[in-house]
Amino acid sequence: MNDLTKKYIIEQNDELGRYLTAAADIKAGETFLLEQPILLLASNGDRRCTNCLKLTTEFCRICQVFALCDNCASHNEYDCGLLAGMKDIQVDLVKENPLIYGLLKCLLLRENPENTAYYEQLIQMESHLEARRGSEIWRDLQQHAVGPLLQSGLTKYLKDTQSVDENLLHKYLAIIDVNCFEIRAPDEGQLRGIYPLAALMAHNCVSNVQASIDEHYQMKVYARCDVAKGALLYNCYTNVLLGTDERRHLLKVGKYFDCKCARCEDPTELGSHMSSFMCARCADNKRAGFIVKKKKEPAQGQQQTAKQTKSSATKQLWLWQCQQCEHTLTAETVEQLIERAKEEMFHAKDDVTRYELLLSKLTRYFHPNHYLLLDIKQNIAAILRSILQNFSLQPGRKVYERKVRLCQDIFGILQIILPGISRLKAIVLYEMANTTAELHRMRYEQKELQKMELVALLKHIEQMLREAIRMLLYEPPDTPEGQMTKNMLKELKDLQNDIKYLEENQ
Ligand SMILES: C[S@@+](CC[C@H](N)C(=O)[O-])C[C@H]1O[C@@H](n2cnc3c(N)ncnc32)[C@H](O)[C@@H]1O
Repeated sequence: MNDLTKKYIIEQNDELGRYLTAAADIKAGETFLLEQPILLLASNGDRRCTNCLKLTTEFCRICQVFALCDNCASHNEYDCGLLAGMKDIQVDLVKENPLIYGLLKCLLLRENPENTAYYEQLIQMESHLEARRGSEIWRDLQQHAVGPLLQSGLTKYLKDTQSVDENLLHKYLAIIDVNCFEIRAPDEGQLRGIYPLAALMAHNCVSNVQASIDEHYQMKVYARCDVAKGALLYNCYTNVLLGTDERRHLLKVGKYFDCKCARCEDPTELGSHMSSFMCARCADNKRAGFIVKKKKEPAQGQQQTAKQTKSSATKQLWLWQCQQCEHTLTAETVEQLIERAKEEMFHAKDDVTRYELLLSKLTRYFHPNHYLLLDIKQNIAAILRSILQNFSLQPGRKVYERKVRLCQDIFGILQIILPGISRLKAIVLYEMANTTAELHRMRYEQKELQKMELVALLKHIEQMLREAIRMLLYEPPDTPEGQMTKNMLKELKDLQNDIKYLEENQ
């Protein structure tokens, strides 16, 4: 591989802090960054083996501090030796508070002379420490991580011990929250990884890069689409399947900035309408009108004064209004509609009939592409997937038809919000191709299709499969997506053989 450091430049400005730009044109699918993590941490207070990162309840017999599973004989020699030498510490305080392990890993990085360069990278990362000070998360982490660690007596054994104070420890936790990547754990669940270079990429809800992580936790970052020299390399820090308010909220509380990307700034979310509502007044007049969240034009004499609080200013700036007839919904009504829908979704969990009923009920209020409806459709599609995989259930044609329609709906939205190469699009396209092929074969068996009609339809499926494979080819081979690509290549071959057989036996 070429020297990847020549493909990006680290730049800085007041709005974004440090960020990456393309040092030369980067082609769609081209890798421009390969990086190993400087830290791998358990998520959500999980207790994981410090060596293999699998969930465990066992501890290292030598240092007695780090979790170490039965399958692992030892862990990092330096860390283990240092901790084992700490005689009168309250180990139970550490063990009872798994969030401490993230702090410990940062402190051990600082302690080990071999890791000085990595520690420098870590401590330079953005923390937004002042924005977090005194917040709920600060108090929670004080109680479950910072306080117990300081009480345990462990920090007195560390170099420059007086500088290991609440401030430094909260800074580590803040750096982790602002910069970590959520990555797959070797068993179930997730890990948090710190990749200092990849973390420099600024956020955009329509990213132009995609990151994949292989079984050795190496991150590979490649372009989703052609990126011109000088353009920013944008990663997406949040869940693209959420609506703008939800994405913006998560970015604000987790990453401390207001997203102003094209999708967030567009009331229709690039035409996807993932946060829009149906206009009842337009429906009464037999036309389709969509209520979107728009910025209010301030009426003359109603300019916000500097004295108004930020939250009241934010509330007054927005208006939920129909694009056709200017009918409005209050913010409270929107909130209630969403809350009620979420509650009903919770009660419908895993029940395909209740999901379907809820979907048709909610379609009266929510745009069919609304992110909550998208979520329900994904849930139904997942249930249908397991039904279709279970031959003993003998699923009928209707199940296939419904699954295809759902995949089409989901894929249509993904096409808008995920332009270019996308793992998610590839997976939905693959499911759509498979189910549609089965449906066509059924129709042929039921004599609804002539042989050559079936061939033409299967050729279309072949194109869908090729497109899905094209988007997954950049994934490392030892990931679930890499494995899926191998299966898809085999299925593509089988499909081509089917087509050939049908053509030769007309
Ligand atoms: C993972 S860090 C990125 C690296 C960081 N800029 C630095 O200098 O270390 C995330 C932080 O970068 C800034 N940032 C990233 N994308 C942004 C965006 N689209 N708008 C504003 N700030 C952004 C925010 O301060 C955010 O908390």
